[in-house]
Amino acid sequence: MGKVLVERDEKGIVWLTINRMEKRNAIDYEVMDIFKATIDEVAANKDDKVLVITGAGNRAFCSGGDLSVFHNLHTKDEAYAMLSKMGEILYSLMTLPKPTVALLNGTAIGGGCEVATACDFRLANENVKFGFVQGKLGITTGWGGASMLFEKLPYDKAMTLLMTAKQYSAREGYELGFIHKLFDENEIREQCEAYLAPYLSQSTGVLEAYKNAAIRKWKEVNLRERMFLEIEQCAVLWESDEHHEAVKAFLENK
Ligand SMILES: CC[C@H](C(=O)O)C(=O)SCCNC(=O)CCNC(=O)[C@H](O)C(C)(C)COP(=O)(O)OP(=O)(O)OC[C@H]1O[C@@H](n2cnc3c(N)ncnc32)[C@H](O)[C@@H]1OP(=O)(O)O
Repeated sequence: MGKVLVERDEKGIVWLTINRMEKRNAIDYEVMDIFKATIDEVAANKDDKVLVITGAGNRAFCSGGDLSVFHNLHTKDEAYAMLSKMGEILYSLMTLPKPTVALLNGTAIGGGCEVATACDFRLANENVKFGFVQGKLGITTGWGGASMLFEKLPYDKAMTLLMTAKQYSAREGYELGFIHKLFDENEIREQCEAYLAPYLSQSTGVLEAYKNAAIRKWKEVNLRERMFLEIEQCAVLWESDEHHEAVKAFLENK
């Protein structure tokens, strides 16, 4: 099966599943391309009401960028080319005029947390962990995640998650307001469908109108411009010895 599975059900839910368990559902260029194609399809398809993004298996939602591929990026310009590609995709996810859900089936790390942040709602298996760990790699969020997080959480809560670069439990995430609902670990898709029922009972037009009200605000506060300044900053740090040594250490300790 492919690196990403896309399924549609009769309720109007589009399920996008990152299907790379062997790499804890890490995102490479092929995964990025399928993300973009799916987001564009959902935007255009009137029968698609809600997009749910999740991961295969129960170990990881998404472990962020595929370090086995991206460790070959050395210069600021090389890094910026990759980072901005995913930054565009996450901006399109953030501003998709339909409800979006990150269903945290497992651990969300680094860019995986940025994908989750781009979604309207974050629902989690109560046993998962998540962490904006980029700081431990000597970089900052490289896909626009910090700028998006400042739109979703109060300043102090967002800064705690970003600056500590720690992994947090789903319960801590719920208390911080990053996670909206905790599910027991069994049948999380069914629990997700039940959570979405009141949203799915509205027309696509109603759902789009409310999402567009938020999108208009994000455009007024120059969210896209801020995301790309953030991405540029990450690309500068990407060149640092601290970053390259941290990634090398991860890959060599396998
Ligand atoms: C690209 C930039 C982007 C951004 O912010 O802009 C980022 O995402 S930067 C952050 C990149 N991600 C990470 O640093 C996370 C690295 N992975 C981990 O910390 C752990 O793997 C974790 C916590 C996700 C899961 O831990 P667990 O013990 O369950 O698994 P293992 O560590 O043993 O990993 C199993 C297997 O998967 C490979 N793996 C895991 N994550 C990645 C990854 N991000 N890229 C590539 N490969 C990954 C790991 O190497 C193991 O492979 P194996 O061949 O079995 O040794």
